[in-house]
Amino acid sequence: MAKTSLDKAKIKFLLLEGVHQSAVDALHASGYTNIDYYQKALPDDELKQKIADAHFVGIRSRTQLTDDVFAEAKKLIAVGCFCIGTNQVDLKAATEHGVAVFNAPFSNTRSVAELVIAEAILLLRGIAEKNAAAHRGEWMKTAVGSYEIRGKRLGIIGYGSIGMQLSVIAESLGMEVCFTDVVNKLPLGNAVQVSMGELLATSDIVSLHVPETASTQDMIGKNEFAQMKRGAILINASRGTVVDIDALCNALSDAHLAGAAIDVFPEEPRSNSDEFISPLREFDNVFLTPHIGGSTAEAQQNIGLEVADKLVKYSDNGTTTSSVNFPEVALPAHPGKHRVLHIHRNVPGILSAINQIFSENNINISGQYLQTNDKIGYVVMDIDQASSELAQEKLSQIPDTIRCRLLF
Ligand SMILES: NC(=O)C1=CN([C@@H]2O[C@H](COP(=O)(O)OP(=O)(O)OC[C@H]3O[C@@H](n4cnc5c(N)ncnc54)[C@H](O)[C@@H]3O)[C@@H](O)[C@H]2O)C=CC1
Ligand SMILES: O=C(O)CCC(=O)C(=O)O
Repeated sequence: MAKTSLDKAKIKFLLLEGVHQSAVDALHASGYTNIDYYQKALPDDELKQKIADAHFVGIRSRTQLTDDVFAEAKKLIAVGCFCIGTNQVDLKAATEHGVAVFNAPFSNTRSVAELVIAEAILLLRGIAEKNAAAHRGEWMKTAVGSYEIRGKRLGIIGYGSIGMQLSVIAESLGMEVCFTDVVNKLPLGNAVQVSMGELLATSDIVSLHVPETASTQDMIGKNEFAQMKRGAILINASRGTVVDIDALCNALSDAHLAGAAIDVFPEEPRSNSDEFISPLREFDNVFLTPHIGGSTAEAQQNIGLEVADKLVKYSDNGTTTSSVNFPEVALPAHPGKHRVLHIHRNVPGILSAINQIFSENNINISGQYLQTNDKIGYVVMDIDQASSELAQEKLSQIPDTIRCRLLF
């Protein structure tokens, strides 16, 4: 089993938001037993207190890791987002604190796409309203406003992993697919890339699959609803900030939209015991789901394994493959050697300062790996045990060093 400079039993993992048991099992199997596990997101003050002595933290979409939180997390080495989105993490602050961030970019893609298809079929049949009415004792047997999905046009905004998966399933059901994206994408099957205006004006169902960024904030508002076909449907399983909820309420009140399915909200309850508050609660023709697009047994189990594996690899040997904020380095094992990991601001002269220290102190390097991004540099060196602590001490003193870690 790979060794770290700190006894593995002392390396603390703080796992929040009920990440899947598969993650806990994978950490145990790799020798990490110091796991503080919570089913929910913690309030800010408790989060700051618990994260203060954590080396790794595992979260899902609810926990906000802000600059303030990173400032308290003095020992934090890496964050595992057990989900796709990383908008809940201040990535700039994480990088400045030398904290690597990992996620699971594909493990819940299929689950989201399946939910969207199910909602599209049910909304085209008016099932949300009919179901709500039946629960109140009303009988809404009618074919008015009920349609098959076959032959309908689906407009996908954001043709990434989820959008593309959705595109394939939709076509297999006989839908016509168009999409829009900021990047030119290879259309799968018979899908066509169109402008946002064309997509809104021609689609029977519009489904959002963009990340939360400045460019997607309120991207669907009053003007966009006005461009949508009367009787169209909106599905949002991306992020709550992408849709202007007041404008959506107006479009539903005016019956401009026939229905909607919303999985994500600008404000989401922190735990299952908190009340869900939204003006959308009054609409029977809107499916409201508690951010469960990716919440299936299959997805959660795979995410647990995938992210735990990335954290273990980073802890055990420094590998940063598929980190969202660190330069990516896939490192071999380092039997018989100690490994120094140096994270620094990406300014000129650091590598020569490192090499000068090795040369002045007569330290032989048996392996050296370097990767940079626009913010930071990551240099990894395998050296003899006899000189490793001296090397760590000297390297830590180089100006613009963010963090210097030693692995046995
Ligand atoms: N409801 C849920 O439980 C889940 C929600 N999500 C959300 O879905 C989002 C999308 O996931 P993936 O498809 O895996 O991401 P992705 O990164 O593979 O795809 C996103 C696509 O959106 C495009 N895009 C970005 N900004 C855009 C803009 N302004 N206009 C048009 N296109 C734009 C990108 O170019 C990319 O093709 C995630 O960022 C996450 O927020 C993801 C998983 C589960
Ligand atoms: O499962 C979760 O908590 C969040 C899912 C999600 O939104 C994501 O993967 O980006």
